[in-house]
Amino acid sequence: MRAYYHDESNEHPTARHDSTGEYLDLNALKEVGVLAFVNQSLENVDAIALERGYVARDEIRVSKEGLGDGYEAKIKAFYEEHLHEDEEIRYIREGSGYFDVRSKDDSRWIRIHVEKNDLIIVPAGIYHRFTLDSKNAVRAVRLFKEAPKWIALPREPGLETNPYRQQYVSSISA
Ligand SMILES: CSCCC(=O)C(=O)O
Ligand SMILES: [Fe+2]
Repeated sequence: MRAYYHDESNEHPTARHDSTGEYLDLNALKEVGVLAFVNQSLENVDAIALERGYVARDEIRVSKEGLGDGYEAKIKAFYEEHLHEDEEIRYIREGSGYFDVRSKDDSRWIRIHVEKNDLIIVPAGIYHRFTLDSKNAVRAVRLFKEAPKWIALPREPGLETNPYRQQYVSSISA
């Protein structure tokens, strides 16, 4: 893992952008709210997950093969500056990529190059973006503080109509 001030040059987003020569340590990342754990074993990540209450996980493959037709749109969306209302927890299993987070005074980007076995926790409410590096592929475990909402809800006995339809599926005519 390597963190440094993004040089804001016009090179392609997936270029390194590390010409400033200023590198940041893990404490500097902590100052902007980002927790970074370098080269962690899966057992260590499990222990961190237990301690921090991450109860669910899935995996994402950000590559042309992994995302197929959705690749361009996903890469574009990841690179749009955004924030989440929950922590963004990613454990890199293969490949590498760049997480850019805003500096404390919001004046510039801090680029964090993550590689295999690095764990990064971008807190809720922090503007960030992600892009691949020149290797164009990353496989990451995504960990969550609550189980994703796609848990199947069996029909409750005796329910004549679907009480969820109106609430969840506005596109279908009533
Ligand atoms: C390697 S995960 C890519 C970034 C991401 O998941 C996000 O910004 O939500
Ligand atoms: Fe994100």
